[in-house]
Amino acid sequence: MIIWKDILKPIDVVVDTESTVETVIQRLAESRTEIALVRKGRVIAGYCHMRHVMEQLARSGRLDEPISYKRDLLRVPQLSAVEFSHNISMIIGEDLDKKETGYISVSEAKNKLNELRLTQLNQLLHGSGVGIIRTNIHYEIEFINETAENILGIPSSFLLFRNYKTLLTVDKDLDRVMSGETLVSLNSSMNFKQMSGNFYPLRIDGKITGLVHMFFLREVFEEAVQELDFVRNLYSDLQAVYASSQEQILVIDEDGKILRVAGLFLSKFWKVDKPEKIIGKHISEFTKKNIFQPDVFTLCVKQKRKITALQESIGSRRIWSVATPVYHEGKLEKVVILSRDISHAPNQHHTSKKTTESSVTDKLASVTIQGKKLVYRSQKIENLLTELQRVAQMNSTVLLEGESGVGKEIFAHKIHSASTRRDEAFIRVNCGAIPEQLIESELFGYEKGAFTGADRNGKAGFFEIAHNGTIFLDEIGELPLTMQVKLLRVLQEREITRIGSTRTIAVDVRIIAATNKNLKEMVEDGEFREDLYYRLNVIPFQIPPLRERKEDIFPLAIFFLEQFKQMYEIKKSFTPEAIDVLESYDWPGNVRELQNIIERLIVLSEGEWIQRENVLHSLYGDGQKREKPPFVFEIMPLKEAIEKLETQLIIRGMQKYRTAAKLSKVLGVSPATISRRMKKLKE
Ligand SMILES: Nc1ncnc2c1ncn2[C@@H]1O[C@H](COP(=O)(O)OP(=O)(O)OP(=O)(O)O)[C@@H](O)[C@H]1O
Repeated sequence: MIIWKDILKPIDVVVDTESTVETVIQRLAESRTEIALVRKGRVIAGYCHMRHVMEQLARSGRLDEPISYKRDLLRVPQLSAVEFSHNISMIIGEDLDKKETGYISVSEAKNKLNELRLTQLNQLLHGSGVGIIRTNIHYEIEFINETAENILGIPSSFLLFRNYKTLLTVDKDLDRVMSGETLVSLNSSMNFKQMSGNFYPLRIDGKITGLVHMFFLREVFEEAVQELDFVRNLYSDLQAVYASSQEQILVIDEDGKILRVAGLFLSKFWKVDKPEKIIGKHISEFTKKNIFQPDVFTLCVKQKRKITALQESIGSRRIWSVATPVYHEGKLEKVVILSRDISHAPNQHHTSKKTTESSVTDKLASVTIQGKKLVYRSQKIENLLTELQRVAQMNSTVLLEGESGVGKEIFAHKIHSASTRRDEAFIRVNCGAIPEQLIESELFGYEKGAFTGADRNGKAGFFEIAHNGTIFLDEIGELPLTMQVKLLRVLQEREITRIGSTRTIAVDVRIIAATNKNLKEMVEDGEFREDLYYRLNVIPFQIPPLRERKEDIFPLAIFFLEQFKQMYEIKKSFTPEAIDVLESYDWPGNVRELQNIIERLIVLSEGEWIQRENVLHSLYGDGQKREKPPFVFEIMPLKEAIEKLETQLIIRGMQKYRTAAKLSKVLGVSPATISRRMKKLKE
């Protein structure tokens, strides 16, 4: 707010009502001002302008007559806000004791007011990169802000009172502004600087008194526009991603108010048809009605960390959700919850295509009758699948290496179903499970009467059955050396000879071999033929162990849980803490071990919830088993091994002693060390 005191001028020339024209002219000339205030008795009752005095003199021709003065003045408290009244041309300010403190003509006051407003605007816009220049009606620059000086690269001392119109190049006529038009987004240039901005006419009492030019440096402005475009594009990309998302993305503020819903709206859970109907509501409204249990929002806020949980709803619907807290400058700002409905379809990312059934039902080798589901969430597996997909198109031999239980068979199956052979047979041969004396006949078949006990009609071997399809030689490292030579021949010649026959049969098969052994080392130790090794190792793939892709543990656990629930017709869910333990375990037996543990948990745990303690018990056994040697399954750096051992000790210790204080005494460390480790474990 601008008050009178900000703009009043000090009173200098005061004359009285008896003063002559001559005296007044003299006084004004001495003090180089234009206005004299006229005192009547003790108060200022009027004023006269030099112009009026001269007019009086011209009219009467007398210097000795008393001056005539104007009386349209208003006395105002100097601390009151500037306001103008109709028919008043002069303002006299007074203090609280009614003493006159200053004066100003209304037209001057209006000018000053504009100036002050412009200065305030300038302060407001300071740092925004907006240049401001004001001119009077003659285009003379009367005000220039610092930004304008910087943009133009010219100091205000040079610019002030210069004619702006002659300095500036503008593609439109600036006179239009002086006749009341506002010109927006106009390009102009000065001192080789390109600007873009608006010109506004400045009005006082409806009369145009000058113009204001507010402008940006064009390159900065264009950059900002580009940035805006970028953000706009990003926004539409995000919308597209959300629209194709299979997950519901819920944004909740720190108090629990639902701010946004994107992606797939799980309307069956919310029991409303549109996301608009839940926006603005409090999440507890829904959790109280058992729509989502457990309440992952509250868990996430309380524990100040990411929470992964299987949530249930009335009517046995379930979703799995990941709630992530979002912090801004150390303060919780919101929680983002990603949820996927798993009520009917378990979490499966890829489903194998149809695989031809085969009539072979041999105990020694198995034929994959149905495509298995490959469940994953990790980038590692995503990348692997992309590679496999590419390789699947070729006919080259593939060697799958990886620890036992990582899912090599499923990956072999993936290759088959992504290849052009997908509608032909996929034959899995477990090389380690076939007795040595039977391997040859199983692989290559035999003619009738080839040996005692042989089928009277003879039998086709797996290679023949796999003709046009894929043969998966699992546990290839178990193949006896004698058989390795024969296999090598098939790989080279692409033909087989049945036992008891001299006729060769051409076979067109894609070979996928798998091993959990280090074949290279076996070659060095003379246990595996080098030539066969190179024949098989055409395109090798390493399937990472589960501990190197921990993100897969949760979806796999849910997948198996759903499978076993159906199988045993039992209703059960994991608590978030139970999932935490599963995710922090190292899984030496990989996915197979996880599958077995889940089955055990389903069958053995009591109640509807599988608790953290149930999982700890299944994974680490009870107290008596503490004497078991530590789990070290591979050679690793000593520091890492010690950390693992510490982790195990703490998990088992907590299971037994329950509190960090008690456990710290037994382990001979401070409780702080235990809680630090526990925190790390949870991470
Ligand atoms: N990503 C996965 N998704 C779903 N099930 C999986 C996955 N990985 C493995 N499995 C399951 O885990 C079990 C073990 O997998 P598989 O037999 O393929 O392992 P492997 O690497 O061939 O083991 P081995 O070397 O001992 O033969 C199987 O029941 C398989 O279906």
